[in-house]
Amino acid sequence: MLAALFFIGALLSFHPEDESLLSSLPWNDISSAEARNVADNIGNPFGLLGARLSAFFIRSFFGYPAILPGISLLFWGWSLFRQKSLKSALLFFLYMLFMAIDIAAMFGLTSMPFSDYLSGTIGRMMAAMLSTLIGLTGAWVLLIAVAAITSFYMGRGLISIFSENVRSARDNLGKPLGALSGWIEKRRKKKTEKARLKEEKKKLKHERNGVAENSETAVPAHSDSFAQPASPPYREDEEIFPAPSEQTGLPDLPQSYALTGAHAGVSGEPEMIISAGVHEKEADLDERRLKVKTKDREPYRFPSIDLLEKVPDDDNRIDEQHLTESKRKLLEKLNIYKIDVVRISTTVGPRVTLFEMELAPDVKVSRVKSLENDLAMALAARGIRIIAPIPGKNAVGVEIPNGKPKTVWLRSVLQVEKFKNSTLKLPIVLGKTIANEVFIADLAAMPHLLIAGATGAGKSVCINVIISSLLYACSPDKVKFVMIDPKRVELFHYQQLKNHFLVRFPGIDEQIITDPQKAVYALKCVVKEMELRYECLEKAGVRNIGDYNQRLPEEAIPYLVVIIDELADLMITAGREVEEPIIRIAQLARAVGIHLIVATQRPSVDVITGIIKANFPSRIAFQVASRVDSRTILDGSGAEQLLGNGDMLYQPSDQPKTMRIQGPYVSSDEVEAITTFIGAQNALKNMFVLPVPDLQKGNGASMSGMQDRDGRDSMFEDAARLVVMHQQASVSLLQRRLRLGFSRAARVMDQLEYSGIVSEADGSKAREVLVNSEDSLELLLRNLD
Ligand SMILES: Nc1ncnc2c1ncn2[C@@H]1O[C@H](COP(=O)(O)OP(=O)(O)OP(=O)(O)O)[C@@H](O)[C@H]1O
Repeated sequence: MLAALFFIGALLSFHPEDESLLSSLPWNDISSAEARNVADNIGNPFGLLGARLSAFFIRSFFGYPAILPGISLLFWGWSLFRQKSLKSALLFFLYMLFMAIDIAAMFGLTSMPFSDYLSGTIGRMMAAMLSTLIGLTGAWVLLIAVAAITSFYMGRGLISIFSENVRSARDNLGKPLGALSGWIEKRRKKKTEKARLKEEKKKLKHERNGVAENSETAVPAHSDSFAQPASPPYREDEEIFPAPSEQTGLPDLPQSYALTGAHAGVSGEPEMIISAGVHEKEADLDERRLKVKTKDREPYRFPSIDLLEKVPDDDNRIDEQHLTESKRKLLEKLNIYKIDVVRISTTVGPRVTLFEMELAPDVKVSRVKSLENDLAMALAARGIRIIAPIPGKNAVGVEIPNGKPKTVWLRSVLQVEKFKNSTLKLPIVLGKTIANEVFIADLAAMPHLLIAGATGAGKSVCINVIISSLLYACSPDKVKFVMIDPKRVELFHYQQLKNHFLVRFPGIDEQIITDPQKAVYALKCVVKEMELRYECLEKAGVRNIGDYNQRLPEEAIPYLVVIIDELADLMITAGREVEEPIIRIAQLARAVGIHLIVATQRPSVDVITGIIKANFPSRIAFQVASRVDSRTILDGSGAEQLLGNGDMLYQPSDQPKTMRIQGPYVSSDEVEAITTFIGAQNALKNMFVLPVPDLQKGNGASMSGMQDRDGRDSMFEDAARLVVMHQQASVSLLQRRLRLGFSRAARVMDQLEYSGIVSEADGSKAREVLVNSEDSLELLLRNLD
């Protein structure tokens, strides 16, 4: 930038008299007495270099228009300084260069007094050539056409780049002013709220007096109180944007507005307050420090947000007619069942609208809940969900699908201040809530996530979004991935992360595991890694990975995110063998920074077993076929009412109720763009290799997952304990309890026989268990080793 400023300054300070002084001085002479003498006498304040540069560019190049590429160099410097993509700077440079040549040639065609300085040698040469070739008029037409076409094609891109830059600069400048006006606005809101409450109190007092006077006359539940909202349908700390009239097609109103009279339907109905939801402040993610040095001193560049597709300008208008219609049908149906509603407020989310209804005091909440199916029929809509009551509110919620669903794009949820400034350890964007608020969770706090839903409901897209969020937020020093993809097609894009983010397994070439037996081995490697990490923390005298990394930053341990995209496939082929390490990791790995994300399309109890569920307190349910499936995932119904395409219920580990969130959409092309970008960078020198698991230990699996070192089956010890515990040695018991196939169970039984734990097979008679206590068995097993 400084060089560009020098260049522009030098050109602007061009003095024609300097040329005669410089002509006698050789180029390389900068230290002789003559050079000093010339430097003292030249008019250009930028010294000998400035004078030479200006003379050269103005005389021999394009004259003063040479300043234009200089200006673009300034922009180039700015982009480098802000670590932004240099693509736009290059485009701008080319544009300015074209324009400089074009303008210089135009000046060359004129015979103004200063046209020599304005066109330079190149400009004049071009002008002479063109006027000879196509005549003066032709030359003008051609040059103007070239300028117009270049400006049209390059200008469009540039305008959007500049407006983005201007916006970000304005945002930066506007922050202090915004904070001040926010404070003033808050105070104003508080004042109006106080006045309103006072007014309401007065009214209530007045009403009570009235009731006391006419004690025989019953007051209908929906009398006067319909007219005024009791409290604004937003929390004080939420920022709500006023829907501008051109967007919503409604008059300019504050954060929320009421629909009554004609719009509300029959007069006397409760008024409806429409809340426009939370407005997330946008932020340019590329303004962060995008380039970092990894621990092994390799430069690493975070993916630019420009790799994600631009968010199309959606029609943001609220479909007021659809809302009014839904409200009318809702009230009609409730009226039939004699359920009086005092007040309704609505929040329009990306896929569904939440109608919050305050019921008359004598209405039982459970009555509304039982009407779910009737309401779905009355509104002729799928995906109606009743939340009775809304946690922390004196209201019942009914979620009704919007007439026109909106896609939430990944780019739109990443380029918000909340994500850019996030201090979470492993921030993952789950989507937008009903109030249009971007929801970001911390995987490190979850600490494991179970994702389940019917096929095609959006699980894989959700996993892609989670991985993308982590790639935008964390460097390869901070997080590593273990990817297990029995379906083989879901995670293959991430192969490109092999030199940066994917761990290596000892003895296995693949870094994305697709074979179930190898998956068991990989999970056992993770268990071993977990044990080693615990030892490490113990030695350092700290309780968790966060403290460890803070105390010993040069030895920082990366977080390990283990992703399994399809658990059912693994459970069917490897059964308990796979369940066991998953449970061990889920139970213990939180403190050492190992987190599991497990997805399944079979939400049945043989896949999501009780013990798996108990160890995955954070769960996401996508659309499922039945209420039973929903209960298997969430311990409650609701997921069967979801709409698919990323519509999810999120059960946080620290809250009793689920949240409805619309997941963002990221296409395979976008994922590929991110992974290719990362994959094209220099590979890290030190790859993260997981340790070899303890194969000879009881449950250890070898790489084939079947046999340990002594040729015994990896389930041998489990089988021994089982038969001794039950004092019953039958192949079917092993099959049932250890989920083994018949031939494998029979082979294990033979091995038990050779080890003297069970007797020989004797025709149809059952084998005898020869070890009668668990203690003796443990002794025997130790001796076998
Ligand atoms: N958040 C979303 N927004 C919009 N459309 C989505 C979203 N998520 C998924 N979809 C649509 O649903 C389709 C299926 O999604 P996805 O592949 O994630 O399903 P799945 O649950 O993983 O299915 P399977 O279990 O068969 O792999 C996507 O191709 C996309 O068209």
